[in-house]
Amino acid sequence: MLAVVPPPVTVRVPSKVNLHLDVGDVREDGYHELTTVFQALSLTDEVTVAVADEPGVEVHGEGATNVPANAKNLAWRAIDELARHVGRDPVKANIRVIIRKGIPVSGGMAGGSADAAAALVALSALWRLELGRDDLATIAGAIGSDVPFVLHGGTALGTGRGERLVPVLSRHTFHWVLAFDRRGLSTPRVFTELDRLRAEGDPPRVGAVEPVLEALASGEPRQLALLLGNDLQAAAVSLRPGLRRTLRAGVDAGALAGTVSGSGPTCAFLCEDADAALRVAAELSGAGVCRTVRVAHGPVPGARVIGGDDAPRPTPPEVHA
Ligand SMILES: C[C@@](CO)(OP(=O)(O)O)[C@H](O)COP(=O)(O)OP(=O)(O)OC[C@H]1O[C@@H](n2ccc(N)nc2=O)[C@H](O)[C@@H]1O
Ligand SMILES: Nc1ncnc2c1ncn2[C@@H]1O[C@H](COP(=O)(O)OP(=O)(O)O)[C@@H](O)[C@H]1O
Repeated sequence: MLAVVPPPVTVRVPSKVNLHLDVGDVREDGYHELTTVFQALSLTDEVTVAVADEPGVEVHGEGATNVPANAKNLAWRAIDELARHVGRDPVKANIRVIIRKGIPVSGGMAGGSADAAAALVALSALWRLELGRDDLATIAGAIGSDVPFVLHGGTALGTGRGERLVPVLSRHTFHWVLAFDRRGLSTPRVFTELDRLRAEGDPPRVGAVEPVLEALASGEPRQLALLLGNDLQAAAVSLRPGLRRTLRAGVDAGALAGTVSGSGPTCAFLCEDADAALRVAAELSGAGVCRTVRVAHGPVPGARVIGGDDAPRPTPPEVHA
């Protein structure tokens, strides 16, 4: 008798920017205690999970050559964890993962984490697993600190190593311009650089998180712009001094404020509205300070099934530098 092969499942998953990133002390497990406000952005990856002749991973799109197409891929690690959780073997089940990247690799925008979150949602749908979002969030947290947030989406306060989330009220759609750098930065290296800077001196620290939450509730981009802050920025700039110029160029181009996204090197610029974002993107792309510029908005939902392989795929406007 022929087995019924389920149709492929495609999931769209957002990137993230940290509006506020307070890095505390190093814990015994090597992670730093964080207080962060995440916002999910419309710059996305898409992950298809299918039953195919050959199990494995393939990667296409933005930075694909720098992403492992093997068991080290975070999406495959997620597939493996979830399969183990339900007592199945993804290789024997001929699971193939196809990743289309829009999120820069090693860019501080949680691209690998996004693919892991998307793979969890896609495999759950393919295998019709009756798992709640809480079960998925627990598996997600074991894969990486950012994975639970991109699964969840929206705007959220993250504590612990970033995996403990509380949704945050955000009334407004915020408009962003993202400047991709020519090369990525390694997250552990940036945390280590911050430890070094702190051992030697007193790099700037972000203030309290409450004013950020109030600015989000008010929905006023000018108020939020004054409060964007990231303790990892000094470390990212120390490792990649050219980012100082990029941050200045975004503000000179008319952004309300700019920040390094997470561990960088992507710079995120908050703009007054959608038109302003397009103007800033056009000017920044001609300034010669980055590889590529994108516009995006947030908050957007977390990892969501978008249907089969022929589902329509809106791509974000792109401006090449
Ligand atoms: C910095 C942040 C801010 O949102 O994002 P990115 O810039 O990487 O996107 C995150 O904390 C990154 O989360 P994620 O990329 O999932 O990191 P993980 O895989 O959990 O950890 C990678 C490494 O980063 C360091 N790390 C990560 C999180 C944390 N709270 N403290 C740490 O010191 C550790 O060296 C760890 O081994
Ligand atoms: N699916 C994936 N997408 C991107 N990077 C991945 C993926 N799987 C593994 N990686 C590896 O993870 C590292 C960076 O992850 P990424 O999430 O893009 O960066 P960041 O932590 O700065 O947001 C790189 O070394 C990359 O090779």
